[in-house]
Amino acid sequence: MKVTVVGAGAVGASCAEYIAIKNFASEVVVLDIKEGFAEGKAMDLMQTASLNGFDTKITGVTNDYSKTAGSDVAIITSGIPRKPGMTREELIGINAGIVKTVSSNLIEHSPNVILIVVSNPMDTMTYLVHKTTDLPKNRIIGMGGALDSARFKYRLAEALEAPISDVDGMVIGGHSDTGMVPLTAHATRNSIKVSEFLSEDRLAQVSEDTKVGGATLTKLLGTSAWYAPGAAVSSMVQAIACDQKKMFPCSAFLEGEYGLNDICIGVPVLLGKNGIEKIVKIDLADAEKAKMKESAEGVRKTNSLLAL
Ligand SMILES: NC(=O)c1ccc[n+]([C@@H]2O[C@H](COP(=O)([O-])OP(=O)(O)OC[C@H]3O[C@@H](n4cnc5c(N)ncnc54)[C@H](O)[C@@H]3O)[C@@H](O)[C@H]2O)c1
Ligand SMILES: O=C(O)C[C@H](O)C(=O)O
Repeated sequence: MKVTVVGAGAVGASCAEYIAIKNFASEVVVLDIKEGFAEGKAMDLMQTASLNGFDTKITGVTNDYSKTAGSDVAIITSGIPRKPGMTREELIGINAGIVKTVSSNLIEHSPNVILIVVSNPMDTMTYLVHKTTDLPKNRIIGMGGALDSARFKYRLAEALEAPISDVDGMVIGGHSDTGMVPLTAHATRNSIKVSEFLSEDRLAQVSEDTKVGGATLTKLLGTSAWYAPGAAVSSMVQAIACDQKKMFPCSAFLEGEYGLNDICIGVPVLLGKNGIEKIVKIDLADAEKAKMKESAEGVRKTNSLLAL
């Protein structure tokens, strides 16, 4: 399995590191536009190989897409991150141009590639790739829900004073401060609904903390997060590489599922060797359906800013 990571910044390097450490890919190519930057990150990471015990070969290149040829999976992390006080949507002006060029270059050299879009505003960037390339919809996947669900589980475990491994839960909807839909009614601790242990108010707080998870870290760090985003991407790539048919909420192109059309937004999917193998339909409560509808309206508003 050959994986390309475009963008050798904070998130790109974290993706490359976790993919290598998990040891399922033979090769990871990191590409950046900044001269020598990807080469430096790749060399630094390769010098952890004997310490961390992996055999994945990581190489870095400056904007040379011929080195990415034949990639099975490519991850797009190129673009600017937000600063404290900004929304992800404000990044569209710069990132749309970058994502459009990068996806076209990747596909030119790897026509069978499965693309994972990370750059923000992620749902709109995923939609942009759908609208500007010929890739089938199962091979364009937006990463947001896997990360948001990990943050949801972190906040649930904190509220329950439980180990995170006791907790399960999922976040669907748009990857934005207001658009995420944490499925609190479905969340469990050891198969028991968390509502048995937590008050409505505490659950509402968990939900709010989850939705502003990225903004909270951006305020603390001065830029957006990278460890959990890299870990989330690496789990998705592993599911594809190992044909796991594992369920993740991902931004997928919808044609009627969840009552939505012509939009990319977070829904549960099964990831395997073909990318999105299936969009999983779950019964939502009326309140969750209403939140999903509102979330889709927010994503559509951002999509309308694209010059398509
Ligand atoms: N979807 C998510 O859950 C999620 C999570 C974290 C970050 N993000 C997003 O990922 C993006 C990257 O974040 P970061 O913290 O790694 O930023 P960063 O600034 O650390 O890295 C971005 C890298 O992209 C490179 N780049 C810019 N234009 C390029 C081009 N045309 N070709 C190749 N490389 C190019 C830059 O040189 C830089 O090294 C941001 O848009 C951020 O908002 C999304
Ligand atoms: O918060 C951001 O801007 C980056 C990313 O989308 C995240 O959720 O960490």
